[in-house]
Amino acid sequence: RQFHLGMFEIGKPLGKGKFGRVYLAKERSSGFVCALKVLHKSELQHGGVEKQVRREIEIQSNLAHTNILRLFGHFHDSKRIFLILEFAAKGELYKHLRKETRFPEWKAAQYIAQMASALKYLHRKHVIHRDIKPENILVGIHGEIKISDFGWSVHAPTNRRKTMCGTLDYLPPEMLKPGNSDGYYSEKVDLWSLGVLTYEFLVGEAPFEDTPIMTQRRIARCDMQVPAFISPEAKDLIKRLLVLDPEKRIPLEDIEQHPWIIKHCVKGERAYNRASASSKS
Ligand SMILES: COc1cccc(-c2nc(Nc3cc(C)[nH]n3)cc3ccccc23)c1
Repeated sequence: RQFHLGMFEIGKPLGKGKFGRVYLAKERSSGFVCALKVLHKSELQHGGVEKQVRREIEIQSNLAHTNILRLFGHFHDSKRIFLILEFAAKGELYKHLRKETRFPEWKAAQYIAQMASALKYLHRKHVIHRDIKPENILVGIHGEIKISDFGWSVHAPTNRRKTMCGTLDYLPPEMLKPGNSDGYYSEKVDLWSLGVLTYEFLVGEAPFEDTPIMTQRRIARCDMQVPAFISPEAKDLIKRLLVLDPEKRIPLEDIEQHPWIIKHCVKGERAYNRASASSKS
């Protein structure tokens, strides 16, 4: 389908990302509400990220999963590139996290179950996200989370180096190994980041948070402590994700069956019974 700016009624600016502004928008003919991300070609060239944006468009256009922000289409004019994105009404997850300091275990478990489902879908398509962190997750109208920002995603396997930008907190050890700077790494990198995300949801800060040098050293040694207020089940899942050897990290299939996830993510029968029981009380 061919899109152009005249098709959209531009609403309020939602905010500024690293390389562009995001506006609420409505497609005139259908009334469909979306988010329009405007990127300036000059800024992309200066940032040397045009390739990344092309890859983001290529990858995200072909994804359709409730916990992955949809990219419906794109178009450009002489100066700008426009991405027509799904609108997530409750905004950035990290702002909710900072406001609440940390999430209760039932909420963190539901978010991690949704992340595992989205990552399973991505990995089945041999897409590695490589930049899982709260800043890259949005919240939909029903409180469901949506992975956004596929700027760093690639098709596995990859030996593409990831130039440092932003926080080191989420980098897996295999991406820090000197000998492995151009080395092969795989989907397992997203499992490590999921472990860091689980920890940050529950504790309110990342497990290896320190000065940049110390963070790298602590990641390489998997040197982290899980506070006593974290339940044994949650601690067990974190320990099974934050494993130095990528091959030994708990697979996504086993996350959905993990006791901590089962305990908090009631589905089907038990949810129904609980709902009917509470409606009687
Ligand atoms: C830096 O703060 C930024 C930047 C860009 C967007 C928002 C923002 N976004 C969305 N939803 C979105 C964004 C996209 C690409 N799809 N759905 C909702 C919000 C609600 C309140 C405040 C802010 C919001 C913030």
